[in-house]
Amino acid sequence: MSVHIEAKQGDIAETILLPGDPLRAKWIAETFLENPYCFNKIRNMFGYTGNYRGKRVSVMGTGMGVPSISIYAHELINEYNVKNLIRVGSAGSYQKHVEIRDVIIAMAASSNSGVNELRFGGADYAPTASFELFDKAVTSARKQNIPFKAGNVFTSDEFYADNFEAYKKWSKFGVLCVEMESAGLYTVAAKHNVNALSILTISDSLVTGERTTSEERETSFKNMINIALDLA
Ligand SMILES: O=P(O)(O)O[C@H]1O[C@H](CO)[C@@H](O)[C@H]1O
Ligand SMILES: O=c1cc[nH]c(=O)[nH]1
Repeated sequence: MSVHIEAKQGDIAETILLPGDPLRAKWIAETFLENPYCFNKIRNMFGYTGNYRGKRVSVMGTGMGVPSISIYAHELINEYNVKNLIRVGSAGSYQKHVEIRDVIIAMAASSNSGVNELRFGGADYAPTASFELFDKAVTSARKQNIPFKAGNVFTSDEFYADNFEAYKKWSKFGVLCVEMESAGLYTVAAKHNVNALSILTISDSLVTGERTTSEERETSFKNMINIALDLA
């Protein structure tokens, strides 16, 4: 048991999928895993372990934002020996060619995170995906004929930005979309020498204003899950 996770030693697999939404974790466990066992209910941050095609895999919510995912990633790595942390999140498009329901594999995560500014004393750190997981995800997506885009994403501390137009600067520099956790996850994983990757689905577009519903974000982004589970 750690401060925020009540699982026993051995309850959590080496590979874990990490949606922000704990109800997406429940849906993933109930939809994709055989014999899912719930190992965490603290704060309703549901976590499950089950089998996928004969391999043991876990899934757990992280909450929203860098501080929240950093707490869970720290405890999963240090208290439960997790080695592969795969975020499966929703994201807002920054580009015209990045459309609703597109799958994005995040090579790197730019950020305005106050956490990394504090950690590195104002200097820049480039949070990057594990090449091993990235390579496997690309291979898996191609094998399953799932179209994807790969590149730089933006991890924001804001969901409701004071300056909406500010996204256009990141868009101009090729950043594909915005979400709120990947830079934190990549940094904590690097600190502890384990693997991390974010696979995202576009839930809305800052360019066109289109958006999916909360229910669609919870229970319909299957392509990214099929890629993520193939990495177990
Ligand atoms: O759908 P999840 O995985 O929560 O990811 C995105 O959705 C939340 C905001 O609605 C933030 O956590 C953001 O990163
Ligand atoms: O952080 C996020 C996630 C989804 N969509 C957004 O616009 N922002």
